[in-house]
Amino acid sequence: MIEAQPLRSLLYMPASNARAVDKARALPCDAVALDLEDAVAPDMKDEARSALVQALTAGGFGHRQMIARINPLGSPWGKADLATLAPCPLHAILAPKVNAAADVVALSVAMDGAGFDPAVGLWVMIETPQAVLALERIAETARISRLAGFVLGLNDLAKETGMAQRPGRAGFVPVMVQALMAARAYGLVLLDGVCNAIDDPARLEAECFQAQELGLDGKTLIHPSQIEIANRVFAPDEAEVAEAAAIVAAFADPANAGKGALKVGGKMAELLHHDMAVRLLAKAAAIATR
Ligand SMILES: CC(C)(COP(=O)(O)OP(=O)(O)OC[C@H]1O[C@@H](n2cnc3c(N)ncnc32)[C@H](O)[C@@H]1OP(=O)(O)O)[C@@H](O)C(=O)NCCC(=O)NCCSC(=O)C[C@H](O)C(=O)O
Ligand SMILES: [Mg+2]
Repeated sequence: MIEAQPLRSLLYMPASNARAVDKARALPCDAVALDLEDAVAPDMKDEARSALVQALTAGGFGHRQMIARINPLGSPWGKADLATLAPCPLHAILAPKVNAAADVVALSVAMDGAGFDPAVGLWVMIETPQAVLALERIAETARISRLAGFVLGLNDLAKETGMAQRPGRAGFVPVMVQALMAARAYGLVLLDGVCNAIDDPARLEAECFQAQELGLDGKTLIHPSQIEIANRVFAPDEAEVAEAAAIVAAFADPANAGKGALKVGGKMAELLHHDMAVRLLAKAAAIATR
C-alpha cells in the first residue's frame, strides 16, 4: 500500500522551541514532528514534554499530520514521554533507535498500556545498523502492532557505520531501497532522512529527486526554507497528471471496453498503469486541497 495522504514534507523542530512550534501552524509542510529526542538537551526534556502537550492541546495545526518523536523507551525519559502524550491528538508516535522487531512490538504494547487511541500509529526511525539488517522482520510486525511508518535517520546511521554523507549518498542508496521494499511489502510509509545543509538548496533538491525516484513518500526536513523544494519534488508534475488523466480517460472510453492493453500518448498502458494513474490523480487532488 502507498500512503493516500501526501507526506511530501515532514518538518522536525525541538518541542522546546515555542517560536518554531508556533510557526509550524502556518508553514506549508504536510507533517510536523515535535522532537523530544536529539534536538532537546537532557536538562530540558521535562520542559519540552510539557511544551509539546500544551502545543498539541492548543491545536491550530490544520491539515498537518502531527508526529511526536519520543526518547528511547530504555532512556530515563521514554516511558514518561509515552504516558504524558497518550491523551494528545496525534497522528503517530515516532520512536528513535529501534534495533529489532521486538523493540517495535514492545513500543506498541507500551502505547496500548499508556492508553493511546487505537488510531495513533507508530513510526520508527531506521538509523542503526541492527535495524537495517532487520528491516523485513521489523516491517512484518505491522501485522500485530501499531507500526505504520519508517523514517530514515541517516545522521545516526553515518555515526554508527562510518558511512560518509556526501552528495549522491552512494552508501545509503542500498539502505533506501531495502527500506522501501520492506515498507511496501507491509504497507508502511517511508520518509527520507534530513539534509543538514540548510544553505544548499541544490543539494536538498538533488536528495529529494533521488528519494522520489527510489519511491519514497517524502523527506524529513529541519528548516522551513526546505519545505517548498520537498513539496514540489514529491508532488506529481503537470505532465504526469496529464498523462494519468489520459490513461484513465482511455480506459473509460467505451471503444476500449474489454481491452487490457492500450496505446496512450505513444506508450503502452495496461490495467496496472490505470491503477497507478488513479492513485497519482488522487494524490494530486489531495495536494490541490492544501
Ligand atoms: C538548525 C536550527 C537550529 C537553525 O535555527 P536558526 O538558527 O534559528 O535558523 P534561522 O535563523 O534560519 O531561522 C529562521 C526562522 O525560521 C524558524 N525556524 C528555524 N528552524 C525551524 C524549524 N525546524 N521549524 C520551525 N521554524 C523554524 C526560526 O525560529 C526563525 O523564525 P523567526 O525567528 O520567526 O524568523 C533550526 O532550524 C532547528 O532547530 N531545526 C530543527 C532541528 C531538529 O529538530 N533536529 C532533530 C531532527 S533531525 C534528526 O534528528 C535526524 C535523524 O534522527 C538522524 O539521525 O538523521
Ligand atoms: Mg537520529
